[in-house]
Amino acid sequence: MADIGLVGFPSAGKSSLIAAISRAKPKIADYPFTTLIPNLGVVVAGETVFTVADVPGLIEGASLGKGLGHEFLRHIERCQAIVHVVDMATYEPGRDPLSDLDVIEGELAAHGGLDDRPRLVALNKVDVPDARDLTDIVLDDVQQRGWPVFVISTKSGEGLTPLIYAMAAIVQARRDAAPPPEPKRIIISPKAQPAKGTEFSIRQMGDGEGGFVWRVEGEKPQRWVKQTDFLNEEAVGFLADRLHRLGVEDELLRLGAKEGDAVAIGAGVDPVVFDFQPQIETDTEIVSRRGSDQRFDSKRPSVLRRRELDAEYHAFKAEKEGH
Ligand SMILES: Nc1nc2c(ncn2[C@@H]2O[C@H](COP(=O)(O)OP(=O)(O)OP(=O)(O)O)[C@@H](O)[C@H]2O)c(=O)[nH]1
Ligand SMILES: [Mg+2]
Repeated sequence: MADIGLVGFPSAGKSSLIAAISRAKPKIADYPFTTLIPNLGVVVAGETVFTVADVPGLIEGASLGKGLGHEFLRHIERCQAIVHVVDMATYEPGRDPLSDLDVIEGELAAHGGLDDRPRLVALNKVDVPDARDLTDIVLDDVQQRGWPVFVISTKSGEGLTPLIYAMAAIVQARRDAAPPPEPKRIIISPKAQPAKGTEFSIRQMGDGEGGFVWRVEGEKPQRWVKQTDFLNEEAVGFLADRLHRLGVEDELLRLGAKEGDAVAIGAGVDPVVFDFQPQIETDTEIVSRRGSDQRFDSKRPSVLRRRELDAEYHAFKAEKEGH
């Protein structure tokens, strides 16, 4: 759903980059939708406002599903452009910036369907002297790949401005070339307009990349989402209650939304995006007392699944890093 997707090995500095360049970093807790995009930052560059998704580190074999590769690569499919974040500071036998790029590109190629996405390369951590030296050595070779290369440090801020303007230029060019596809791509679904008495509308919309998203619009849901501190589980639970009581979940199910579908609440450039996770026993959960809130019950299937995924990712990461 983001305009730009950051890819790179674990610990290359993707999360740091998004934190350094964006002003908003919503993190979405587990209920009733799980996070679609691990981190989504809104970046402002001159007149252009765009979103950058921070996708967890890819590792060799990601296209085969290793280290959750499928899930992450699926996120990248939703982006219009790809930025390689390359770690210039970490020395590991068998790894160097060029082969890191090749491995990631190999995974993107094996996943397929991403060839048309423009690429930028960000050589990161050049505040570290060794990283700077390595950058000097490999810069020419990296440039040979034909993509614009930026030498950056998320720590010192060096090189970030040219990078975000380059991202913005890509996003703007694609927007100009393809004027907002949304109106034409709306799939007419029953009651696209709010019926009398309803306080929101849900439309299934193309995301411009062959996928779709359920877009929830309405004064209340949008206001509630804006008011929610997504780092606070209780606040997210409260939001979930409100959305449920308003009938958002029921309506999504009625329209045919399936578990895992993308749901965006809000309009414009800054919707909050979730994976839809319908709760079969929602009514029981809703009547349970606050404080004994089963949404955070660690035995809930989606919580367990999520923990498994986290554990899997971290295991692969640790293995890769050799500890
Ligand atoms: N010196 C230096 N360290 C950096 C820089 N950018 C990131 N780091 C460090 O590198 C480590 C990994 O950074 P993250 O931003 O978490 O990396 P990531 O790519 O998001 O990692 P995953 O989410 O695991 O894929 C952290 O300890 C950061 O502080 C930089 O520009 N300079
Ligand atoms: Mg990260």
